[in-house]
Amino acid sequence: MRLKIAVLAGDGIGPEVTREATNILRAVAELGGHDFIFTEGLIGGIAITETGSPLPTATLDTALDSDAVLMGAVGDNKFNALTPDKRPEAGLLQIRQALGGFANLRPSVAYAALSESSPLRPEVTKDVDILFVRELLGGLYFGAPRWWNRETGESINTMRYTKSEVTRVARIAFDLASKRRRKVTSVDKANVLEVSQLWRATVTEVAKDYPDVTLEHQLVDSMAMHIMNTPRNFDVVLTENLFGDILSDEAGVITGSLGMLPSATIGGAVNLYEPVHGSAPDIAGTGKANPLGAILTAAMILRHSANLETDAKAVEEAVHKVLNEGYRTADIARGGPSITTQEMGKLVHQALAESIDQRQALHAV
Ligand SMILES: NC(=O)c1ccc[n+]([C@@H]2O[C@H](COP(=O)([O-])OP(=O)(O)OC[C@H]3O[C@@H](n4cnc5c(N)ncnc54)[C@H](O)[C@@H]3O)[C@@H](O)[C@H]2O)c1
Ligand SMILES: CC(C)[C@H](C(=O)O)[C@@H](O)C(=O)O
Ligand SMILES: [Mg+2]
Repeated sequence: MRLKIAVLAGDGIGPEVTREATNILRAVAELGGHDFIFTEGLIGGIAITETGSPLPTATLDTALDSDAVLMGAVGDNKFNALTPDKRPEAGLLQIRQALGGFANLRPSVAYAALSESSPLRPEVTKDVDILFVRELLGGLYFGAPRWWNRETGESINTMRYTKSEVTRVARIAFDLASKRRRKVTSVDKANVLEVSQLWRATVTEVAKDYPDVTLEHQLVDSMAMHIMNTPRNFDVVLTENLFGDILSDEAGVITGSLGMLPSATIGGAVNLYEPVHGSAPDIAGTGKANPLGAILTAAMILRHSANLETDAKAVEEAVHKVLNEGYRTADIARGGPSITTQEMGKLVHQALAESIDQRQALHAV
């Protein structure tokens, strides 16, 4: 298997966690005899500092020429005074648009070993397995007009969706739900927003093609509460760009930390993979970053871009094993003993190598 992977580590803890994720991918390639080719590119604040642009042309070319793009995180407080179109985050939005993936898959899985890391009660988080399908190319992030007039003290952003944009992401959500527990919860604000009324009507229409999948609609405000109270009630959660951004971070509480959440964006020319968390300037450079979200993101590359499902599962099981053995980075340690980003990466690497060795030994018999 040959796979060209563009690695855009970005800012803050981005490079720290991405290093551990690429180590895992290198191990899978080496142990399985695959040819993974990594090409690094600049994005975000570091790219502004070095080239003046948050998404240099060279990075975009590398990304478009790859089979998968692995992103770390962008964002640096020193650019906070810039307008959104010039900030590090603009690089991320530009690359999302250029790669064309519109369905951002954000799994939120409760790990039994981490039941004490979540502030929620263990009986609430037990067995939770939610897959957020966040629309990634529409809504307030990309709608025009958008501006801030400092003289008049007025500003505007536009939430806009077309029926076809909603249909294509809804189909992905229903296809995924068909292979899971056959339930889609579509989240909107149809009691206030016309855009949400279009969303709800379109999702209801798409649902007719999936008679085996149950569809329910939830308003986003009460959904924010339900996710905390009864997270086990949800299977696939389908929602628009901004609501999905907010709800998926909230779901980090179920898992125990934002640092545990991976994501994959599919449906475009090249799939984009990024942990859900940001550049975490408050802990950058301290060795406290949890690399598991990035490592689980690497597993999603194996699943969605390399068709190596067995290896994807092996990475996920290696993460389970290390957590079951009691190892914790600071964010999930609840004040107890913790290990560094690199130590956590090494332990997952070891557990993975052992399981791949065992599998190969079994095949050899
Ligand atoms: N995909 C991305 O590149 C992305 C995503 C979200 C935020 N951002 C950017 O990141 C910057 C900081 O934003 P923020 O502070 O709101 O969100 P953040 O996700 O960076 O951090 C939120 C909190 O979670 C903690 N945290 C995040 N990831 C962690 C990890 N892997 N291990 C341990 N703890 C972790 C941080 O220390 C912080 O306390 C901003 O510039 C924002 O725009 C980028
Ligand atoms: C940094 C920002 C543009 C981004 C988003 O809002 O999509 C981030 O919060 C995320 O969740 O990936
Ligand atoms: Mg976010």
